[in-house]
Amino acid sequence: MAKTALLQQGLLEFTLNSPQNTDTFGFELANDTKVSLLAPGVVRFEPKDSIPSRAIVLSAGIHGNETAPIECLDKLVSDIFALEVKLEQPLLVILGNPPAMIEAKRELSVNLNRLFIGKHQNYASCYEVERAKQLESLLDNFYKSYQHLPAYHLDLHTAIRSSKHEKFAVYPFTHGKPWQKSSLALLQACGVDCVLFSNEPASTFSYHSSAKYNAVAFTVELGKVHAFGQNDLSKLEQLSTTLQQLLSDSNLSSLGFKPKQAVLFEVSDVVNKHQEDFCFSFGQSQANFTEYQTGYELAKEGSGSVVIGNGPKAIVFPNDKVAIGQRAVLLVKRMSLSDIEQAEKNHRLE
Ligand SMILES: O=C(O)CCC(=O)N[C@@H](CCC(=O)O)C(=O)O
Ligand SMILES: [Zn+2]
Repeated sequence: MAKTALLQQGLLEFTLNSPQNTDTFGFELANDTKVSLLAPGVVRFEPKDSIPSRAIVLSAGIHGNETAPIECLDKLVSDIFALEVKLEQPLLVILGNPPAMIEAKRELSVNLNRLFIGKHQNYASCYEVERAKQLESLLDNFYKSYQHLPAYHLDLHTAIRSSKHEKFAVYPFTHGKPWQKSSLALLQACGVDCVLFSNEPASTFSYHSSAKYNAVAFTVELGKVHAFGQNDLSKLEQLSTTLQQLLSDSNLSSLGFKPKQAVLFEVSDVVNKHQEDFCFSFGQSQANFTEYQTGYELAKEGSGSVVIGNGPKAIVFPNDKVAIGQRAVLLVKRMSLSDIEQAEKNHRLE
């Protein structure tokens, strides 16, 4: 009965019908792939007779209102149910924050994407805190079942503002390990040429997978937030095709990194909000990646201000409404082609 409902409604509708509680159950598809519904919005696929090459996690809606990637994963799951995707790799699909999806909000109580690597322990119990614990545990079970395989995690989002680079990815801080050209190539195949290299640890879902499981993991931004049903999914065709390749092909070496096409930035500053009156000098219409010169007063806070040093630097994810102590904006510096070549010589990129 629950199996029939899941197959007929698809993962998204099934999840939104029962966003906080669900019976867990499992069944097999006609091609013997094992399907397990592990929690609301979380489904694990285990192909039976394949020799897997990687363990893949695909998540969307960690911020509930980021609908385009949620719809994209919902379609992928329905195509797997219909045996239209050749699934050769174990896969965990996560729709992150179903109650916030219903309310068309980014969060109910706290930002779920700041609660990973155990940071939920610092917060009083609420939906997101309990969900972060649950997702950490399900992720841990999944990656531990396949610890002999390389781990992958694409955490799919959309941005609040418009952006000079519509699609871009955040490459989690690597603690000195070189950035991988093969990872940049995978992103380029998804239609994501713009990448920000983080300069410090974070408590995001992609950093969690990268730091704890050495996963090829990214936060991927796929355009601007719209309501359910208002997305032009044709804009995500490259992503969908590449995800299918990731799920089927044992060898991804045909995906080459194209440095001339790449738009790479290093994060230079993570500006946190310390006081309630933190406020930017620019308006809500200012796009991500707008550049400012040295000396520009970016924000005011208390009796002080945030001024651009060593510019030009561009703004990403500016949000003065975040909770105190949280990130209000990233400042990034564009890498030139010769910076990229230098990074290759220094083995920062290999
Ligand atoms: O548009 C915005 O301001 C936020 C979009 C978003 O949710 N971005 C992620 C990025 C996570 C990372 O830095 O890896 C977030 O803020 O959680
Ligand atoms: Zn998000």
